[in-house]
Amino acid sequence: MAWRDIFGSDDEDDEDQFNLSLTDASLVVENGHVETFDDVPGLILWRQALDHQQQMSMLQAMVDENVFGANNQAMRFGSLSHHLQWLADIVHQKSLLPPSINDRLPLFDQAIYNRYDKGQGIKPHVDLARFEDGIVILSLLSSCCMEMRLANDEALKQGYGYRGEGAHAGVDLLLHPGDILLLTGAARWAWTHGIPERLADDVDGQYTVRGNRVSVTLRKMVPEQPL
Ligand SMILES: O=C(O)CCC(=O)C(=O)O
Ligand SMILES: [Fe+2]
Repeated sequence: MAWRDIFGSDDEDDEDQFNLSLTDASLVVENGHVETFDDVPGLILWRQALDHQQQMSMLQAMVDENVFGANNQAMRFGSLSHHLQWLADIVHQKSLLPPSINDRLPLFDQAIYNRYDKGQGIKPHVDLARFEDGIVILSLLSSCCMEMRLANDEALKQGYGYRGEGAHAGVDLLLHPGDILLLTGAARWAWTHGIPERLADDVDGQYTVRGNRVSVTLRKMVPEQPL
């Protein structure tokens, strides 16, 4: 089955056939460009980390594994399957995470796939403390707005970030397919991330209509403490 049958596509020009090998992780290091944010310490956005073909290969791997079935979310624990390990490898080789995170073994041992129909979102949240620092989110298929907001006043008091007034009380990111978002430090612990439910986004004057979106999140579980 082709990825388009599962995820749908507005783009009639997309080919069904892609080079499905996610090889040469080291070459991906050259892809895209990296943004950081003065207002949100620890927030890193690797734009266009995956080119179109690599994005399609990821999606095809998910189709081949029938990751979603009838659901819109799927979780994996333990060792990562090939395409997830490839994603972990490119993140590792790009070395955007602090060395204490980037060099841990394994770098990630948990994955969550999310599928959003047009207009759907996810409520603002801080990921559970059972996951360590260093969270990676790959966007596929559609753009969307990710809203970063300071979690609470306590976090503000502790100097976890700047909170401006009114509309500037946070940062809105327009995530595009192929972008990889990395949450570390304050961005992971003291800022919420969420996707508003709406059919189109207007971020910094850029108006973008949403399609169906898929994301892949990689995390590392906090090891269980012996009783
Ligand atoms: O889909 C996304 O971009 C974010 C997913 C997320 O934040 C989560 O599953 O905790
Ligand atoms: Fe999350």
